[in-house]
Amino acid sequence: MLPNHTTITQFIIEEQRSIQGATGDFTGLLTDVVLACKTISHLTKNGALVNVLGSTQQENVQGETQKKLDIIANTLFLKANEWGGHLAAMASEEMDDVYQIPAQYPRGKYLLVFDPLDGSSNIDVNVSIGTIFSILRCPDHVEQPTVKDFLQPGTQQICAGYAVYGPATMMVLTTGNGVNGFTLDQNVGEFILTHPNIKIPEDTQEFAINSSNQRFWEEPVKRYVSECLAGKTGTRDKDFNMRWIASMVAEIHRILMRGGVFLYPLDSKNKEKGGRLRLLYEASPMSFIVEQAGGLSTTGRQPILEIVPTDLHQRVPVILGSRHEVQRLIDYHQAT
Ligand SMILES: O=P(O)(O)OC[C@H]1O[C@](O)(COP(=O)(O)O)[C@@H](O)[C@@H]1O
Ligand SMILES: [Mg+2]
Ligand SMILES: [Mg+2]
Repeated sequence: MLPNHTTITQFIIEEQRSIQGATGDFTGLLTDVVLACKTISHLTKNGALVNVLGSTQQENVQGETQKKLDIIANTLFLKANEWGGHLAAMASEEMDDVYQIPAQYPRGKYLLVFDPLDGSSNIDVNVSIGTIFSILRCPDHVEQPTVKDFLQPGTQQICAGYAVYGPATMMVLTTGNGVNGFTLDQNVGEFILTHPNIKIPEDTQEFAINSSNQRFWEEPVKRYVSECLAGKTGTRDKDFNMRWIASMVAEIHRILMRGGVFLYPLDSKNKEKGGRLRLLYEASPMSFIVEQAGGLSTTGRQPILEIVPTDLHQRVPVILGSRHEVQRLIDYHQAT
């Protein structure tokens, strides 16, 4: 039985109690992940005062210029999680290859994949950003995990979550048993359960897409958006609202709170790369969360959670959110 003012640690311990044979490893790992997110939250809240804004001269493996906070958040995540003995290895948007646990620390049974700072273009303009993570089990026999050990479909995730650094800092988690949201109490320094059992409304009148890409979209997406724009005067018979924050974490958080559909679809500009967003540390964890909250996720042609990854930094098309709208988009893709 959970207390009234449930902290994230109490919540995780309670979840672990319900798993037979649980050793406490998962609780330990999540506690370290939470600490890393609290530290990143502290830095984002202080911004220029603690000299974390601006860019570096470096590029990541995807050819994107890294912001200072991309690198700082990545290092914080590595340092907070490498020592505890829960992990076999880590992988991140900001590192080309698998990160091995340094030899002085014990090795554990989980793999951690993360996007340390999502929505990087918003760091310097003080708009909501976030961190996304996914926990996988490491195949038993592995001594030094390699890329292929990370190439597991989203259905095999043990846990997925994100922290959103907005007006309040929140953490949203799933372990395959529904979705729960926690708000960081800045005075106490603890995440408190404030949004139990989050459910995404099945219907919505709000969509999110970067419409500057309109001329590159495929027919099904063009059709869907033009019908939304036609609103009451078209076949949908209702008016729609549109949002684009350019932070996936913030968009998905809005959708979890009040419904909506988010699209970063395949288009002629990103086709060669397979899409815009990354499968293992963006699309897959967010799809797990959205589906656990009653929503749907797809590339348009395939459920995102069923994709068997072929690369650590693989990109995929992403459509997710309120069930009925996503189903409509799947139908439009099937019709072409
Ligand atoms: O620049 P665009 O086309 O608006 O793309 C925005 C998308 O890029 C991202 O910022 C990519 O994530 P990173 O900031 O982690 O690279 C998403 O969060 C967001 O949905
Ligand atoms: Mg990202
Ligand atoms: Mg990022």
